Amino acid sequence: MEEVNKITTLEDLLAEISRIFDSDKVNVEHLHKTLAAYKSNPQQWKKYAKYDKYRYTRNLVDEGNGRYNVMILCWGGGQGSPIHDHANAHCFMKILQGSLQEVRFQWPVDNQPLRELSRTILPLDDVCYINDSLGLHRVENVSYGEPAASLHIYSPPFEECSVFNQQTGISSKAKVTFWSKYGNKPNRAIQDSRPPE
Ligand SMILES: O=C(O)CCSS
Ligand SMILES: [Fe+2]
Repeated sequence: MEEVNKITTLEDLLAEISRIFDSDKVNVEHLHKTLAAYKSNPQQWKKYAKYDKYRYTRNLVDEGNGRYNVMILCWGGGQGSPIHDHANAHCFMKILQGSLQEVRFQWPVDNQPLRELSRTILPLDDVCYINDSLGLHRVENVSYGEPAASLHIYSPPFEECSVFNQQTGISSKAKVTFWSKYGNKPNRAIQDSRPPE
């Protein structure tokens, strides 16, 4: 097992992620430990953190080398994602601020209501990993007053995933977009194509 390098800043983390993705085999355990080794410092990532009063935002931080991308998601109180899959990609999520609830579901069976597999509150600096073989999930900021933020790595990057109706299991395709890129103010084009409900 490869030693985890010391990670002091977001820049260190992004550089280490880039090094890990030099090879096309994703070392899930090593990347998980590397994300856990970074202690969130809002001063280092607040330039990427854009909140919207209506829905969570996805803010691109690093486009990666084609094998992955890194983004910071900002969740106002009560905001959450739809139940979704991860388009056959690896998904790593690290809590940068506040806490997030992750509810995991089984894949649909015969248009029955989705069966809940787990419900976890992920605290500050916690890291969670999912891929489609582990099921679907919904991520939500269940604290009504406190904003939350999370850093996500997708490998490979994707622009579309499936979202699921919890009662019927019926899915539909959803394009995922960025509210902002590299800390710049969102422009109209990005702002209009908002992340899925
Ligand atoms: O990328 C998204 O919008 C889903 C956030 S939970 S992994
Ligand atoms: Fe997800």
